[in-house]
Amino acid sequence: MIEVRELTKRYGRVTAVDGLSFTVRPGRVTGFLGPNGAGKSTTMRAIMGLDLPTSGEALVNGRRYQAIERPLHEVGALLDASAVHGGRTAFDHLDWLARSNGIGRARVLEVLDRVGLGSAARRRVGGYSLGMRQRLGVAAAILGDPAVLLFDEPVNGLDPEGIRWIRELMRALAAEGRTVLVSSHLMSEMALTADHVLVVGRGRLIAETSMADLSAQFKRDVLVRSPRPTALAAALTTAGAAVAQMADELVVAGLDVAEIGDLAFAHGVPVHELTPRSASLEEAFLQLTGETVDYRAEGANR
Ligand SMILES: Nc1ncnc2c1ncn2[C@@H]1O[C@H](COP(=O)(O)OP(=O)(O)OP(=O)(O)O)[C@@H](O)[C@H]1O
Repeated sequence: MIEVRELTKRYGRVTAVDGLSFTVRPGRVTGFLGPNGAGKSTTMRAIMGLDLPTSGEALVNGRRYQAIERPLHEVGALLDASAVHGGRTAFDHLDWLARSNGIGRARVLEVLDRVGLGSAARRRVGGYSLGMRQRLGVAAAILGDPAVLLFDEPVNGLDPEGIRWIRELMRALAAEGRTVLVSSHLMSEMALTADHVLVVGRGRLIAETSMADLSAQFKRDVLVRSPRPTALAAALTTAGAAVAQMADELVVAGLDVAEIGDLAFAHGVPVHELTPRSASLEEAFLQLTGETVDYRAEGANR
């Protein structure tokens, strides 16, 4: 479990994280969603003890990172995949990490296989593609078999195969009962990976919700097709809906699919299509974070 309490981090005059509080629970993938500069990486670095909070705290299993005796066994993170020394082989890199943490060679080979680097393990990391480096970063994160895992924008720079692999891995790690926190600036990515999302903007928590609720919250209208659109439009309007008609197509707001279907049935009007439409997830995200995007051009959208 991860607990972030009233976390604030300032860099000089920039407040990267501003009184942020949330809890990340085990057994599901929690998305950490926000536009660039929202403070996601800073928060993750604070959880990993790489950044000292200005105030507040970030705890892993109830303790600050610095107070954890065997950190590799409690929490793993993929923060910056390019941080590996290029002259080393993947095996040497992990073996060195393992030995300094009392982990055996068998485990090194096991994680290399799990991330699909078994056959490339003896090659120098300098010659690795970005995707292979990401895999090596994941191998290092899971080396100590930790119950808590953090991934900072893990799909960045990956090809479609790599993206699918990392999504499935995160879901598998959560299904094993681990706590998985993954950051992204893309709602569409979160929709495919996360069960639960924390939405942040300018260092603050904007929303915390299940992915399903977030999608439901942004239901927009219902598309209705009928061979008697005018009769149906009249009935819907009388029932309080806002209706726009184009030929045999009605766009209905204010009533849900069941209410529209029942009303059509009650009026003996045939219905050929009833489709609920949501605001796209990206639209929902923009709506949630629009106020908090730092880099918006002066005067735009006002
Ligand atoms: N070491 C640092 N020194 C100064 N400012 C920093 C530092 N690290 C982050 N910041 C600033 O803090 C804010 C939050 O950055 P952070 O990297 O945490 O955001 P993010 O949500 O992870 O975004 P991104 O996806 O772009 O990395 C930004 O304004 C950033 O410029």
